[in-house]
Amino acid sequence: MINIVLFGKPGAGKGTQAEFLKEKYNLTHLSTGDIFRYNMKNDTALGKEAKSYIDNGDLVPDSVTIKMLQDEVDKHLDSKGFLFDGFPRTLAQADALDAFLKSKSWEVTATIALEADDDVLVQRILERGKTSGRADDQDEEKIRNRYQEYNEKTAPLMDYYKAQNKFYAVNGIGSIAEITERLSNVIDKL
Ligand SMILES: Nc1ncnc2c1ncn2[C@@H]1O[C@H](COP(=O)(O)OP(=O)(O)O)[C@@H](O)[C@H]1O
Repeated sequence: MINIVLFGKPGAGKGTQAEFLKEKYNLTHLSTGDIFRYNMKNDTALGKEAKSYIDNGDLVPDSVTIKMLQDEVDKHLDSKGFLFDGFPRTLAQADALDAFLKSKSWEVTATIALEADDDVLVQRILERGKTSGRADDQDEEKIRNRYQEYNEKTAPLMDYYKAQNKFYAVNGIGSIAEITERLSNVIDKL
């Protein structure tokens, strides 16, 4: 069982890399952003609850997000391991994840951050917004708000995982294949 947390600012490439890593390492990919978007598209109660936060670039409240993530893990109890993408994003979520995995005798194996400069990332998101149809990708003010949320609430998680000796970082600038290789180099040594 290996459980990897993919970590990085909005636009860092977590989703793109997760697609390759899940195949290579036979992991269950859980993207909280994708799960929220699926629920918004299908107009579920969860989707309705999350929509206003997401469209404004705010984080969805912890209680909602943690419950959703736990339900998704519980749907895949026979998994060989999980690739968490977009979760945890707050200390409360990180604590909840540790406790939840522990209750199953599992743990986070490693957290790997994709690093890139903010200007590169904002440009990537605006490009993505032209085709993704995501409201939160099209408005520079909302994108800036996502970075503020990241800096205030998510960045402290680096110290949280460093204190557990579970934090790794790779350069997120380069070709998709190059970055997959950098991530694989970390995972292969775990
Ligand atoms: N763990 C989380 N906690 C709270 N909100 C979340 C979480 N994951 C995703 N969201 C919501 O979904 C939005 C989109 O997430 P995601 O697709 O991971 O985008 P990105 O990393 O590109 O900003 C976030 O801006 C936030 O509103």
